[in-house]
Amino acid sequence: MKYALTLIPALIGFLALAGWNWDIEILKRIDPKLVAMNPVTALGMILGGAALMAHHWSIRLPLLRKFAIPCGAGIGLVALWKLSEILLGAAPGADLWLFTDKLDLGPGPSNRMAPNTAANFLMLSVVIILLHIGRGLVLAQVIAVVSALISLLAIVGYTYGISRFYGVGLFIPMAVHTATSFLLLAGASLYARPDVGPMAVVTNDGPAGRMARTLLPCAILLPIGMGWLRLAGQRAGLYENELGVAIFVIANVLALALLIWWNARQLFAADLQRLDAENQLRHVATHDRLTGLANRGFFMDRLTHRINLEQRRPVAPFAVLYMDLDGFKQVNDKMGHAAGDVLLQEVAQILKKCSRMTDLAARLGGDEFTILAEELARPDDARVLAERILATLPRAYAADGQATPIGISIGIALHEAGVTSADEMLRNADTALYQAKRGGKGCFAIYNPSDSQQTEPRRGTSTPLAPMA
Ligand SMILES: Nc1nc2c(ncn2[C@@H]2O[C@H](COP(=O)(O)OP(=O)(O)OP(=O)(O)O)[C@@H](O)[C@H]2O)c(=O)[nH]1
Repeated sequence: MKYALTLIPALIGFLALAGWNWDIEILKRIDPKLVAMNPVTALGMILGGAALMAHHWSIRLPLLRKFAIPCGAGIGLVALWKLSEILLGAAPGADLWLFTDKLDLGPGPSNRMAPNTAANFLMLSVVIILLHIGRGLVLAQVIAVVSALISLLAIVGYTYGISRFYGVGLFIPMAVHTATSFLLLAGASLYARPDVGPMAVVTNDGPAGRMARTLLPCAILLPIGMGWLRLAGQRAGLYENELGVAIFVIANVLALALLIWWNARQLFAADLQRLDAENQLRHVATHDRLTGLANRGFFMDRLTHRINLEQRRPVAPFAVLYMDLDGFKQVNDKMGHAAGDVLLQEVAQILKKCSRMTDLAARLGGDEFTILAEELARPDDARVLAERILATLPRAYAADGQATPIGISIGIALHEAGVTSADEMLRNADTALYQAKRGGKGCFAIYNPSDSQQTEPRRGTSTPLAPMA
């Protein structure tokens, strides 16, 4: 796109020069009723296009910079000369250098350079120099936008037949293909550094960039097109001025409302996608991939929150159950890691089934699980939960015709007034778990804060030896 934006104006300039050289009127002025492009203007388009093209290629060929800056400066000097002639009455000449004998310099619209053309060249020159020295890039974009607006004004003037838009006073107006070329060069200037300034917003890959790239052309072209249709209809006698204005206004309102709705729909869809992605990310960050239970980080956060809450305002007793499978290594060794994984998943389901919705079951890693049992009606409920787990978990795991004895040991820590951190409470539960393991496995033990060494392991009820699968 940025190459087309530089090549087309250069080509237009080249064709206009060919028109002057071989006296081909259509190349000079497009339409016999319109003004021609001055030959120096045509040369300026070629140089401007070449200088911007050189900027696009200068990363690969830095030498091109040496060529582009004199081009930009040359265009600027010609423009300054022409403007000083217009404003200060300085010696004429800058736009008379090429094909002087062929220029129509009589009264009326001559073939000289228009003031708005000279102003645009001056701006183009500044933009080219700023781009090549790599400074004032935002200013360069602002100047390019001003130049684009002047060119657009001229094109609108031609479209609507308003000469004041493309001409300044009694001076020759800017030719329509000159205005078009400037518009394209302004676009090329803006796309020369799409990574900085306002262009960084327009060209970004996200929804903001997509919105800008869709809405900006619509905002420019829709009213111009509808205004032209309105005028054409009025000139053809289809309706009066008032009705024309009303139709124009309603059509604009409708088009704008539709555009805004369409854009809002896109943003809404993008928002939903983002929310979905955020939820997935949050889930991945807080849950164990194998079992889908909460992971250690999430469990500890929730436990910390619960302890803090309890310290501020005691609500209800709560406990941590720390569990470790018995004989899990055997399952892995005899049946393979994949079978071990399936067992871990089934244990996770059992823990979820045994606990309440308000409890939080987690896998800390390996074959270690925890449950934060909240809102206990009485402290003894933690023991009831442990017994339920012991009773539900089968005492053997079977797969592929093999069975391996398994079990679970549980350490229970009830929250006590002095416990102020999640680490401490988990450590207490771990101490109780150690007691349960030492007491023969397949049982639970409750942490005794006064004398943890004497924490008594207690056997829960157990199911008969039956395979899970
Ligand atoms: N399949 C599987 N195995 C795991 C995973 N993470 C850890 N392990 C294995 O789990 C086993 C845990 O070891 P232990 O807790 O000593 O096994 P155990 O036989 O239950 O020992 P006790 O707790 O003393 O009864 C190790 O063999 C680890 O390699 C996992 O994600 N999947």
